[in-house]
Amino acid sequence: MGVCVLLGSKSDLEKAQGAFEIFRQFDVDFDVHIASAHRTPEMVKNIVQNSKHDAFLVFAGLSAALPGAVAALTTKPVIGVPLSGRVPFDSLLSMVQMPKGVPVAVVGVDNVINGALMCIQILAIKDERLERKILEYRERMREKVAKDDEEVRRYVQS
Ligand SMILES: Nc1c(C(=O)O)ncn1[C@@H]1O[C@H](COP(=O)(O)O)[C@@H](O)[C@H]1O
Repeated sequence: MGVCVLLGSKSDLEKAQGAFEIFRQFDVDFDVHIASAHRTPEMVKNIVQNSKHDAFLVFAGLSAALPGAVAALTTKPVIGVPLSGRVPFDSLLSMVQMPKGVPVAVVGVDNVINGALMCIQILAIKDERLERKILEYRERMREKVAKDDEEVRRYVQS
């Protein structure tokens, strides 16, 4: 059970924290590894082949080969989170443009929250407790938007 997280570099760690918070909030088991398809391909292979987790969440910036390399080694779902840098969309395009046959599900640039939530939704297919937590999370979002709506209308009318 749970999610195997891979980061292309330790320098990605700070951005990934939001995803870890979501996993903690949902009480989802996760493991974090630093490994690179470019720099340490053997490490990537060992991590993926020894993982007992149900999904992979992979963060990478620049020329982001890592999620594709993970996807090549497993039939489990691989969610890629492209991380931003100086060149716009480099990591997004390198993750999303996978050749047919080896898909990677890619969320928005730096959208670490959606990456974690997508993993949780996959786990929730077979876990009613998680499904309930997702519905509660959405209810809290709905309440916040309703509160914001009321506040803005009151402010505009005053
Ligand atoms: N995209 C990849 C891969 C890979 O895809 O194998 N390995 C490292 N990286 C990315 O390089 C950026 C800079 O890394 P350094 O800060 O270590 O130089 C990071 O965002 C990492 O995800």
